[in-house]
Amino acid sequence: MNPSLAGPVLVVGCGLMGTSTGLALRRREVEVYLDDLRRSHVEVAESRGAGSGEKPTSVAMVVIAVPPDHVGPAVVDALREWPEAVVTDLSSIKAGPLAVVRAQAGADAARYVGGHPMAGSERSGPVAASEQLFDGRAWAVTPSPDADPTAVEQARVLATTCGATVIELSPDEHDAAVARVSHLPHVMAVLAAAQLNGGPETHLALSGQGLRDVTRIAGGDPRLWRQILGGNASHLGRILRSVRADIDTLLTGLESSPDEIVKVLERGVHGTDLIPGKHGAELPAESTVYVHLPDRPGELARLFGDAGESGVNIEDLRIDHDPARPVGLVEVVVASDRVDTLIDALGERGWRAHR
Ligand SMILES: NC(=O)c1ccc[n+]([C@@H]2O[C@H](COP(=O)([O-])OP(=O)(O)OC[C@H]3O[C@@H](n4cnc5c(N)ncnc54)[C@H](O)[C@@H]3O)[C@@H](O)[C@H]2O)c1
Ligand SMILES: O=C(O)C(=O)C[C@]1(C(=O)O)C=C[C@@H](O)C=C1
Repeated sequence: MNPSLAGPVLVVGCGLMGTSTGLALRRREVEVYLDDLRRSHVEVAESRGAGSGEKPTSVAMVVIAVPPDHVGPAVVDALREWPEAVVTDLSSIKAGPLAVVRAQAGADAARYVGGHPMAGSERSGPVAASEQLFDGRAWAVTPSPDADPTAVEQARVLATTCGATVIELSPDEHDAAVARVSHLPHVMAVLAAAQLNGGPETHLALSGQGLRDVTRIAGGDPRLWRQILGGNASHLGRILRSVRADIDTLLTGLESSPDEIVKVLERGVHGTDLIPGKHGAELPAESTVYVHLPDRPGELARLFGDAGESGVNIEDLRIDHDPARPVGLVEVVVASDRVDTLIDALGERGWRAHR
């Protein structure tokens, strides 16, 4: 049983992340108040049910959800304004904001514990927020050595109340980690997308899923990402130099040494195998159910509807569609212990479904 979060919680910054936090907390009936430099963002967040735009009289926790350059000063202000409250933040970088808090907040700094949900979107603002954003995702909690243990516990409970799984690590270790698993991927997506500029229309017309998979995050707000990348310059610089070495190897391979290309490609395959699955409870074993899908409009939606009614959660989906055949084969991946339920439910609704 998840320990309960002591409210009320004040969320400062009602953009994508702050509004999502408010929505996720309201789902668990935690009392939430909202604040933002832009009143219109508070109003949108409030209208979406993320909390109240009124000024609270007392708060147990403040969540700072503003752009990274503003996090340190906003944490310091919150520690001063709410002397009883635990203060946490959602910033993508941790060492920089902590240094500001340590330099300016004195003994109050013990009530600050950094946090970083590893979930987000290329979109910004309260309209893009979702109450499910954090479900099953990792959430880094990054206490400094002199943080108050009660404050650390409350920062952890915020994450679990929002549906995430806590990974606790030091601020500097966090920044090294996200350089590899978040900031580098963002830069690589940007570099790939940037090469589309000026591409002839006939080239762009061939854009497929591979390009979309690789470039989605490149659409993120450049002003926000300038602050994230700039705030993690030394860790990111180190890993970019390693990428530069790989690019040099590839270039040499293309000119004269094809085996070198294979070595880089194989390291990539191995890298993808290292990405863990969903966070949270141990992953249940999964199995595939094969469903025959008539080649008619609306059939896939009908399949989703019928699977949804059976109460079985679809974990993954692949569609094998040969245009020459009137029926496609859909591979529906579900938890192994739900396979029979799904096959029976789909059979009752007229589908051909089997293991
Ligand atoms: N976007 C992501 O995918 C993502 C994921 C994890 C963490 N984060 C972190 O979350 C934080 C917020 O990012 P976001 O994507 O929600 O940005 P956003 O632009 O959607 O929202 C930021 C909000 O903060 C407000 N704001 C700016 N300065 C303020 C201040 N001094 N006081 C009060 N309000 C202020 C803005 O008006 C805006 O509503 C950032 O620190 C970012 O690094 C972002
Ligand atoms: O999924 C996305 O759109 C994200 O960009 C999320 C993502 C990430 O790299 O995983 C981006 C930056 C954040 O600091 C945390 C999460």
